[in-house]
Amino acid sequence: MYTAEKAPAKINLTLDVLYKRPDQYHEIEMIMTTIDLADRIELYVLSDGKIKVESESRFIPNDERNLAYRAAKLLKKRFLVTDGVRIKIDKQIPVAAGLAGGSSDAAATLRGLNRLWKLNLSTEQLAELGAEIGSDVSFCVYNSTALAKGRGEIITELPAPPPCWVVLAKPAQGVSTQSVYQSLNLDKITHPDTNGMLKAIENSDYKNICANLGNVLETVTLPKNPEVMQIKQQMLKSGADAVLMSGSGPTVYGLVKHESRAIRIYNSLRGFCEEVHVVRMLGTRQTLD
Ligand SMILES: C[C@@](CO)(OP(=O)(O)O)[C@H](O)COP(=O)(O)OP(=O)(O)OC[C@H]1O[C@@H](n2ccc(N)nc2=O)[C@H](O)[C@@H]1O
Ligand SMILES: Nc1ncnc2c1ncn2[C@@H]1O[C@H](COP(=O)(O)OP(=O)(O)O)[C@@H](O)[C@H]1O
Repeated sequence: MYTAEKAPAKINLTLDVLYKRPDQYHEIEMIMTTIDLADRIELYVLSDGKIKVESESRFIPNDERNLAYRAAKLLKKRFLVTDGVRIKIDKQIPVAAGLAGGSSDAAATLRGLNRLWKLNLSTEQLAELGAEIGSDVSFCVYNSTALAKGRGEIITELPAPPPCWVVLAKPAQGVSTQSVYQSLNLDKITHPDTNGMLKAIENSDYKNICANLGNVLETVTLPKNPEVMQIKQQMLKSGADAVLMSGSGPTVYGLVKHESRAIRIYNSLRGFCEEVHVVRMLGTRQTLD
């Protein structure tokens, strides 16, 4: 028995940090959406009860440290599942990039195993379980557009933003989410206008979505990675309507309405950055084609 799931990357349209909590997490408010850059997860039932992860990527662990493994283990333990699973990950999302690739793999594994192991859990229940794996996993279970609060696990779904193109550029060096949060100086941040972004999304107002992009974690990652700033400037120079770093970084994205402009930006980034993608913004739940 077999099933497959699409695990799309996310970008942050906003990311605000309100305060540091006593549990070492930060209370945040962020609006995220999905883009058409996705891993593919294949799940095969194993009758011996084992969980196995396979991937050709040399950037992710294939053992119990893999977030997809952790998702399978959580379901198996919580619901006393006797079957095991072979999890095959076709990795397309850059790793440690601020695009939630690992979280999306975990979420896709939860959704897929819910079917394969016939657990009958609701999306809300899967999102709750996802929060035990990582702060971004709940959002990734919904796999759409949402406001995330708390440490990221309190999700309110939003309508999809109007269609546009996203140019992604990832500098070579990955970034550790934990160290970015640790280095954040709350006295030095300008809070993004989360309500302004919510209104823009509700009105399907592309211009105001561009005007309200904001991410306080740029204050940590930009000074430490000058390449990120250079890419932002280059994207704006070659015609992006707005640019922002996603999550803890270092991936930068630029928004444009037309594909021809996206390709112009893509071409202008050659020499600046090794890894560049041109993709559509998605923002609604995805199934495999
Ligand atoms: C910054 C964001 C924005 O979407 O994503 P990425 O850039 O990683 O994609 C998220 O908040 C990352 O979520 P995720 O990567 O799931 O975080 P977790 O594994 O739960 O936590 C990693 C570490 O980040 C810090 N952390 C995380 C979330 C939060 N609200 N406050 C924190 O301080 C904690 O130090 C924690 O030990
Ligand atoms: N399936 C997975 N895909 C990507 N990274 C994974 C996975 N499982 C575990 N990881 C680990 O999670 C960390 C964060 O990876 P990722 O989710 O790609 O980045 P980010 O948190 O910046 O969005 C990496 O150090 C990686 O080794």
